[in-house]
Amino acid sequence: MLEVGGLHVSYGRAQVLFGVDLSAPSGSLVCLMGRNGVGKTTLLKAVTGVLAPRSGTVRFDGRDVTRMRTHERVRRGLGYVPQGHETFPQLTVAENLQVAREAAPGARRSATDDALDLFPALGALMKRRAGFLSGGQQQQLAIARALVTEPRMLLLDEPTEGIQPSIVQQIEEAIGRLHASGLTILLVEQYLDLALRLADRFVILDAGEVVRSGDAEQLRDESVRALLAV
Ligand SMILES: Nc1ncnc2c1ncn2[C@@H]1O[C@H](COP(=O)(O)OP(=O)(O)OP(=O)(O)O)[C@@H](O)[C@H]1O
Repeated sequence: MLEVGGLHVSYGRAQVLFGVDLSAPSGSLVCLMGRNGVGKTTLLKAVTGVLAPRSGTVRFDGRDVTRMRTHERVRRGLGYVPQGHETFPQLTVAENLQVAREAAPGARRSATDDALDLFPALGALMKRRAGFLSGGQQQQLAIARALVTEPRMLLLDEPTEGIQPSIVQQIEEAIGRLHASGLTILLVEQYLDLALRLADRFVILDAGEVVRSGDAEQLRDESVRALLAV
């Protein structure tokens, strides 16, 4: 479903990714891990087209999308939930979902119902402005916004970061349900236990390079854990 090959990405003269390879087969949940500042967010931004790589390729669903614009990738089924649960704070929950739907005109109405089914609390908050939601509720809204576009693959950047534990559990359950329904997911996650429960495979970045990848079970190995220890 997603194949990233030899990706080099820079911010101006500062190179951040050095030849990253990553693949997420259809239906898989791949956890992208690594310490702060190693390039995880940069990799997601290159996959979605927010950043243009200096070299390398991004293939999505059998097609080279490296030069394709972000909105085109969204229309082709790539959903992205950026770090920091970005929503429009002045708009209501319903309006936030409506704006997101406009990014994918072909998406079925039932995709919105399914998203609200996944996060029932949002259904009761439709008229509330997003800026007045708790951090956890905003994260749920950010995920719902991606889901209403009916993606075939979802990129989630640290969806549990800074969120209260009860909502972390709801978000974990939601991701588990999405995975079980067949959605392909690339998840940036720092919590090993959560990664162990959710992921099929993992990829660890360090200083902009892939230093380890494998089946999620290997996250139990000390040598793998050492790569994540601060
Ligand atoms: N807009 C930018 N301009 C210049 N450098 C940047 C920019 N954004 C990120 N960087 C640098 O790129 C490197 C990788 O950052 P990135 O956000 O991709 O890491 P990360 O692994 O996602 O970290 P975190 O877990 O802290 O979000 C860091 O050294 C960061 O300072």
